[in-house]
Parts: sequence; C-alpha cells; structure tokens
Amino acid sequence: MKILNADQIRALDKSTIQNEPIAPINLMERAALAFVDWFVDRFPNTTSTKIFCGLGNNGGDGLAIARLLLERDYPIDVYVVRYAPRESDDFMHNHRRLKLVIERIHYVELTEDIPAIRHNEVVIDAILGSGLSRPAEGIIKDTIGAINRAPATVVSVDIASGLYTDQANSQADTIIEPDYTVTFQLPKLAFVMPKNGRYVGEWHLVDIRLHKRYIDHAPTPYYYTQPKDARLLLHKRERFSNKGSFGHALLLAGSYGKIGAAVLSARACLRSGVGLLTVHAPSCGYTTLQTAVPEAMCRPDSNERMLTGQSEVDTPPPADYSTVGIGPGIGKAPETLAMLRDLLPTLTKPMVVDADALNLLSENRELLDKLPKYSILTPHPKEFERLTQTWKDDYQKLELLRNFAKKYKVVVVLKGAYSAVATPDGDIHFNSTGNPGLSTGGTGDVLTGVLTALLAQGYDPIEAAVLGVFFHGLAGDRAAEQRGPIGMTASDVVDALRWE
Ligand SMILES: NC(=O)C1=CN([C@@H]2O[C@H](COP(=O)(O)OP(=O)(O)OC[C@H]3O[C@@H](n4cnc5c(N)ncnc54)[C@H](OP(=O)(O)O)[C@@H]3O)[C@@H](O)[C@H]2O)[C@@H](O)CC1
Ligand SMILES: Nc1ncnc2c1ncn2[C@@H]1O[C@H](COP(=O)(O)OP(=O)(O)O)[C@@H](O)[C@H]1O
Ligand SMILES: [K+]
Repeated sequence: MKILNADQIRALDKSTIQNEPIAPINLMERAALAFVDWFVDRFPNTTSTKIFCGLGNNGGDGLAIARLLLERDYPIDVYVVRYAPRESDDFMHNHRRLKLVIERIHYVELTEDIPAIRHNEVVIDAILGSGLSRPAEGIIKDTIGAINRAPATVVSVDIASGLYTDQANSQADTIIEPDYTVTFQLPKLAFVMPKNGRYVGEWHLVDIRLHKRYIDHAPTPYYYTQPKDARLLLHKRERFSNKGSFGHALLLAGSYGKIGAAVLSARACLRSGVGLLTVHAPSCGYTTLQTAVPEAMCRPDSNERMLTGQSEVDTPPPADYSTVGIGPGIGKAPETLAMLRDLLPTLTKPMVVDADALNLLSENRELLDKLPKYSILTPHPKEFERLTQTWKDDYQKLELLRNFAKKYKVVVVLKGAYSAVATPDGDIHFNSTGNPGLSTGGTGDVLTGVLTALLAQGYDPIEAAVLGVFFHGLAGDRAAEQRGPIGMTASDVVDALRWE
C-alpha cells in the first residue's frame, strides 16, 4: 500500500471528484460516514461526545460526523473553533445542514469559550487535518492544550490537529494527543515516525473509495506493507522439490557467552524454509548447537571463543553457499574483523549483515564498499547511527537511510516499530506487523536467521527483506497473543514463525 504526501492527498481528493465523478460535499459525506461506522463500532454507547471543528474541510468532516451521530441518537455537543474569518465551502455547506438538526452550535473564540471536558466523555478532534500549513496558535493552540489536559478519550479525524502529514514538527508545537486516529484511505508518513507515537495513538484506516487509478499511478518512495502485499511475495513449494531446491545457507554467529545468538538465528533460519544450514561458530558452541539445533550442521572455528574463519573441519568456501548471514553475537575481536576483511571480497551473492558485523563495518568504513550489492543490512537505530551520523528528527533519519542504501547499493532494514526497509532505488517500505513485546534480547538474531533463509531460497533481496520483516513481526504478534507482550521471548518468536 502506498503512502502519499499532503500535496498528493489534495490532488487525490480532486482527482476523485473529477473522475468518479462525485460532488465534493458528497465525498465529504462519504468520509464522515466511514468515520461514523468506525466510531459506532468502537463506541456503541457514549454518555457524552464533544466534537471540536476547525474551519477547513477537516472541520467540515466534523460537522457532518456530528449530524450523522445525532441521527444515531448520540448525545453530541459541537464546538466550532472560530480562529479566522474564512471557512471552506464544504464547511459552510455542512454548517447549514447541521444547524437544521441541532439545537445549538457553540463557538470558541476566546479561552473562556472552551468547555470543561470530563473523564467519561469522548472528544472528536476535527480542528485541523492534512491542510495544516503552520503551527497551531492562539485559540486553536489553547483548545488543543485543553483537550490534551482533559481526562477524556480523544479520537482524531484523519490526523491529530497540529501534526504535519509529512514533515517534522518542532518540539514547541502544540498537537493533539489522541487515543485513536481514524484516517482516510491511506496511512500518513507521520504515523510511522517514532517521535510521533503520542500524536497518533492507535490508528485505523477507513476506506472512502478515493480514485484508485490516481493512487496506482502516483509516484512515491513510501510504502506500507500490508498482509496482502506480503503474501503476494511468498513462493509456493513445488510438489517435486527437494532440500537442494531451497538453498544451503552459511551462518557465521556466536562468541563465548553469546552462543545463544547463534542458536536463535539458526533455529529461525530453519523455521523459515532453508534447505540446508551450516553454522560456523566458535568451538565452545559446538555441543550446544548440535544439541539445541540438531537440524543444522556445525563447523566449529579453530578458536574456542571467537570467530576467526579457520576450522579443522573442511567445508566449501563461504562463496559456494547460497548465501551467508553474519553478525549475531560475534563480538568485535580483531581476529573476527580479520575474518570479515578476508571474507567480503570473496562473496558476490547478496548476504545478510547484522549486529557486531555492522559495528565492525562502522569502525572500518572501507569495508562498506566490499559488501556484495543488494546485501541486506539490519541495524537497529543505534547501529544505524554508528553507520551514519546522528539525526535531528525522524525525517532526516529517513533521508540518511535512503542515501545510505543508494550509496552502497544495499537493502537496509532499520529496525524498530514499523521497521523501515530501504532499497538501493530509494524506496522505503514500512512494516505493519510487530509489537513492543519484540523489544527483548534476541529478536534481532531471529530476524537475521529469517532473512538468511529467504536469500538462500533465492528470494530477490528487496522482497526477502519486506517479506522477512513482515513475517518476523507477525510471529511476534502471535507470540504476544500466546504469552503476552511482557512474557514473550525471542524463542517464542521462533516457535511462532508460520509462513502463510
Ligand atoms: N484526502 C481526501 O481526499 C479527503 C479529505 N477530507 C478532509 O479534508 C481535510 C483536509 O482539508 P483542508 O485541506 O481544508 O485542510 P484543513 O486542515 O481542514 O484546514 C485547512 C485550513 O486551515 C488553515 N490552516 C492550516 N494550518 C493552520 C493553522 N495552524 N492555524 C490556522 N489555520 C490553519 C488553512 O489555511 P491556509 O494554509 O490556506 O492559510 C486552511 O484554510 C482532511 O484532513 C480530511 O479531514 C475529506 O473531507 C474528504 C476526502
Ligand atoms: N516496539 C516495537 N514494535 C515492533 N517491533 C519491535 C519493537 N521493538 C523491537 N522490535 C523489533 O524487534 C527486533 C529487535 O532487534 P534488535 O534490536 O537487533 O534485538 P537483539 O539485538 O536483542 O536481537 C527488531 O526486528 C525490531 O523491529
Ligand atoms: K484532526
């Protein structure tokens, strides 16, 4: 699913009006109805609902929502925040229609006009929408502040008032902090930015049938991976397949005290469909690996405690494997750096690079150019900062991410809530699965195993990253259902992996 910017959203609105065709006021009605359907489902009975409307089309939506909720016998109070002498046409139209069916519309011009809001009330925020062009000031700012201080449940229409759709807010901005955002048709870039968590709440998409052809043709670097997008990428297994059909992966993982990382990664790799797996680990991990992951072959390093790349066991060179995954628990010993230095120039197929392998790259930047093109790098934000620089806001971080992926021709998975997969072409795919239960040691190692398995099976690296991140998050969601987000562990995520 695409994520469009504020200008494109405006153009999409126009395109729908012209091409369907539909009168603007009817499109607003459709949006209001879609909101109301969601609202009635979520709040089947409220004792009191206060709707705050601005003067643009977001406010127009709010007035239409008020009328539709009144028709459904909801107790509604409407407050129009009159901050300017100018109203949009569709606002005025809905204002006239509402006046016919409501006893009184309240106007908020001065702080004294802002009503007290009680804890059992629901507030619908329709003050400013995607047309926000500057920070909220004056009476808008005061009203937003009062809503934020109130103990009520707050639902924002389309986007929290004061929050920009696709650019950074300044820290001083006053923005609604909703419990829910009900947004029209497509997600907004603002929703996936970590700093905006409290200005978005739980967000829901409602379909208002905007012009599909416009959406299909609109150029955008931003995508949001939904279940149907991910499932389309899944390869089917042939009836006459054998284990040779699904690749042989080599996983370089573990060090003394961190053999668990190798175990988790290996188990995840096997649960993600790899044909064969060899784990190269320090020899102290040999018995553990052979016991905990009997399906994997183990190549013990000559060194007991760290990876050096040497072994008494003869195996093919790493370049002969379908792919190589490196990083989980490997540490940053000079011997391990030397191994990485020797290894990279020998590889041509895309590989997976994680954890301390990334930190070694940060500290030895000349190695970045040696990465096989289209390799998948999986930094968490701290590792990404080491690879690049600090950022002033989430939008600058996205630019750094895009530029890095382009420059080194690699696929970068910036991990976190809504993990971002950046491609060498400059696209960014945000993931929709996963939950805070994944914030626990070892879940990143699991992801490395998952991605290594997908590359070994011949998935295109971009598709592997989008798909792997999606199913890893989905396994996290299943684990959270079974164990709860607090009790779940990385092992539970491995066990919950299911590719359908
Ligand atoms: N997407 C779709 O297809 C559909 C969208 N729909 C709805 O339309 C909404 C977008 O509507 P919108 O463009 O009228 O924008 P909205 O935010 O209501 O107000 C803009 C006005 O406010 C002003 N203004 C801006 N910032 C300000 C500030 N800080 N303080 C004071 N004023 C400020 C701005 O002034 P200007 O920038 O022009 O000076 C302008 O006059 C969208 O969120 C959704 O709810 C649905 O109805 C149907 C389908
Ligand atoms: N709040 C969250 N919501 C969704 N996913 C999360 C959240 N926190 C962490 N994750 C996921 O958990 C994984 C953590 O990886 P990482 O930080 O490398 O952990 P580790 O190094 O312990 O294995 C990533 O895939 C990340 O996207
Ligand atoms: K709003």
